[in-house]
Amino acid sequence: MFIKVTRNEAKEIIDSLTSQKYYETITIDEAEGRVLFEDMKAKFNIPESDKSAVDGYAINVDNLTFPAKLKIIDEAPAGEAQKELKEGAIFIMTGGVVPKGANAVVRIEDVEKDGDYIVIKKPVKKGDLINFEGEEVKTGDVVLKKGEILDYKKVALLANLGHYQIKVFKKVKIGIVVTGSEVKEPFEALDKAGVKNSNLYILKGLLKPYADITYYGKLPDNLDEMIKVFKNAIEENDILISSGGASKGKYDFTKEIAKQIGVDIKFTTTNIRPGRPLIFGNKDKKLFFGLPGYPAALLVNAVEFLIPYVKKAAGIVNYQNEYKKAVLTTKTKAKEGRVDFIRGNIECDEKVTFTAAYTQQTSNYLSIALSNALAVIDENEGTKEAGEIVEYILI
Ligand SMILES: Nc1nc2c(c(=O)[nH]1)N[C@H]1C(S)=C(S)[C@@H](COP(=O)(O)OP(=O)(O)OC[C@H]3O[C@@H](n4cnc5c(N)ncnc54)[C@H](O)[C@@H]3O)O[C@H]1N2
Ligand code: MOO
Repeated sequence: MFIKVTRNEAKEIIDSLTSQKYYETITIDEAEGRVLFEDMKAKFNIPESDKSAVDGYAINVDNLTFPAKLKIIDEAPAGEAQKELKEGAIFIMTGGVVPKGANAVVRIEDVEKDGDYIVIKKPVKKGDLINFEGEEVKTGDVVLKKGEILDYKKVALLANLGHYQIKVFKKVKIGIVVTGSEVKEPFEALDKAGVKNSNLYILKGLLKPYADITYYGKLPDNLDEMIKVFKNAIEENDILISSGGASKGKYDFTKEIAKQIGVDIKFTTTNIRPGRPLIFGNKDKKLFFGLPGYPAALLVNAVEFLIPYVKKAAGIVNYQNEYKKAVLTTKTKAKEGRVDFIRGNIECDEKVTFTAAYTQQTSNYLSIALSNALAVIDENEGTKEAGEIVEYILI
């Protein structure tokens, strides 16, 4: 049974079956890379009160004429409660709370000190060098939204806004099974009939930001043994991914295994190249992706059909791939009726250009590993000439 779907149909099917994870509460010390489960509001105004932007003197400029001579009556270091200015000037540090009664600050280097007095020659205006309460953020402002990924800058912002414990989406649990009697781990002895397991590293690299990954090892093409491992792996995870055995060879067991472990197979082939074979289905809320064995085919499938929905499951709002536009530097072959993912390089100079790699052969991994982008030529477009616009995604 083969079920062929188009690229867009495949995406719609996967999208409709992808559900989001629930939340857990963590501290911001563990928050980098996590996805917010709720909008985050400021707990207080920032600045928290009117604060001095500099080391200087807090003064009241109402009714003051310049040059002005004022007595230093007190000091206001950062972190101390608000002082009161009734007359003269208060020596204030950067970040110090502007005293009640003061309405401007003048920098140390802009006054002349004369004993307990300062002389201000240049006129100072009301509000000078004061950071006013709430001018950056007001209590209750939503500053970060549900579904945003927290990078270090946003984690620091949460700290700034007074948040310590936060709700984030639970991480997606993903199991990876690599299949194929020919596959050898990098540390295993090489043999002429074998191939080294690069697919594991492609998947780990792409998934790591969004998921907790369990690797169930590499399985020889033995149906009974494979079923046991796959069955356990789908129980233990939200998403199960397999590599290899997705097409039509005698030992291409993925489809059979998926059926046997209770996956409702939705499709087995798409109209993309490289990577036509993709066995996708669900077991209730769990998703199964049977990716093709060739690393280039696996990578393209993962970028196009897997990662966006892992991001969705992880709670990320903007989970779909965003394709940008570039100008082709050379004629680039593609076939109508098929979506071609062309490996190559994007260069950003005066304009953004895409140059296809020297080969587009599926079995050639070097050419995709040394590329920084995939151009996508959709099914109704066909071959494009140099100078034409193409969509691309960075990889
Ligand atoms: N008669 C047909 N043969 C093939 C078809 C077809 O439609 N009819 N489709 C071809 C297409 S398209 C692709 S893509 C490949 C992929 O199919 P499989 O998923 O069955 O891939 P395998 O046979 O398991 O592996 C292919 C090849 O990839 C290398 N490989 C496998 N695993 C790894 C790994 N973990 N790390 C690195 N490289 C790996 C290895 O060289 C395998 O020989 O099928 C075509 N055939
Ligand atoms: O589509 Mo397959 O990936 O040609 O090799």
